[in-house]
Amino acid sequence: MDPMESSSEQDIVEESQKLVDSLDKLRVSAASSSSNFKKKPIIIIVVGMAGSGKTSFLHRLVCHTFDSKSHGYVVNLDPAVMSLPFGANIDIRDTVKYKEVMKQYNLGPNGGILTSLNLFATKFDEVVSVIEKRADQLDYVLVDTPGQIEIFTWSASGAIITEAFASTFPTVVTYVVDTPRSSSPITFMSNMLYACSILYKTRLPLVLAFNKTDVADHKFALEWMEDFEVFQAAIQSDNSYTATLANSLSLSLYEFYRNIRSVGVSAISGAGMDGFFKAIEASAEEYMETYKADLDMRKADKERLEEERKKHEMEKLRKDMESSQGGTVVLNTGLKDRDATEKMMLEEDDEDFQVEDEEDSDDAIDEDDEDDETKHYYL
Ligand SMILES: Nc1nc2c(ncn2[C@@H]2O[C@H](COP(=O)(O)OP(=O)(O)OP(=O)(O)O)[C@@H](O)[C@H]2O)c(=O)[nH]1
Repeated sequence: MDPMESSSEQDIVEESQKLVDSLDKLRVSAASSSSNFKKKPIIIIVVGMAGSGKTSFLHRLVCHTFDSKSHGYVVNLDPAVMSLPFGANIDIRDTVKYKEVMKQYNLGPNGGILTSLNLFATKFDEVVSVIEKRADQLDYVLVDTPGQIEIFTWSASGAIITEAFASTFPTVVTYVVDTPRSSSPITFMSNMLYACSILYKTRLPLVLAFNKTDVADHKFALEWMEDFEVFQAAIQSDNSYTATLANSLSLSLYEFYRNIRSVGVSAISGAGMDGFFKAIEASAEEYMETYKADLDMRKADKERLEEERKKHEMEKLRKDMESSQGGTVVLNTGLKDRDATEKMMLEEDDEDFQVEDEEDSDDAIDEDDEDDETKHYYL
């Protein structure tokens, strides 16, 4: 059954291969779209631990943009969410049926969400072009992500989606923290380490949104971030191994704390929204000054490496041709049916010049139902 259409049965291996190919293609198109870069809208990707209040927070952002007469666009990337308190302009659930994916691929809930996101990522260039068409009328694009944070932050599709956004618009990641639950220094440290890893993985500006401030003030967190001695004093009474580790990490994270923006918000009461949008605007400016330049540099590096690789391959091919002195070179890697290969070479002898690369060669062999891997260079 095609999970994108929920129709007839198909081969799972074939589907997976197609998926990998599409992801590769998308990676290339994301990398090459820098020429279309737009300064507006700002993409706000909302991530956070399960239950931290991402969806409620996004709902609050939608209400705030509406009230302040700015134009928002909402993208939902959580295929497993039952109902959303806001209307999403683009919803993964309209394209991928999460339960069908679970059934077809015989997966559990997390595998189902991950595969749904992978399938959706293969179409993400279309999502970006829809937003590009409306770019002039939009101020913000608000992106909700799956409840299980790692499904988005540590998956290939999450990286592809983030990269596709970041190469076309200024993009800011918002990490939602459950403030009441982070009042324990060890939980706080786990959250900060996660936020830090997201910052280094995405290489995008990050805003820490301490949510649920209607229940617990986030002042303690700001104090811990500003002065590691206050944090160490809070953890002093705990002699466990985790506490000692958190203690030493507080020093290491000092640089991270200095470079990110933190705001206290409440998705329920709406407190802190102005401060949050100020942090987003400042981060978007920072994106243009620092992150965009870095992104362009990384892209140029990637292109240079690809160019070098091509040159190296051509040089290798030229040397092979020279050493064969006009004859036929057969690169044999585990040949089983020698006669069949010789026959194949003779049949194709008419060609003036023909080079089969490794991929083509593999295809041909697959088609003929042979498992030999043979490369021929005809001169
Ligand atoms: N008091 C209070 N509760 C909140 C706030 N934000 C969210 N909640 C509650 O926290 C719970 C989880 O909120 P969600 O918005 O579903 O959190 P989520 O991160 O989207 O959850 P998953 O996507 O399922 O992981 C709900 O019961 C919300 O009502 C807040 O600012 N204050």
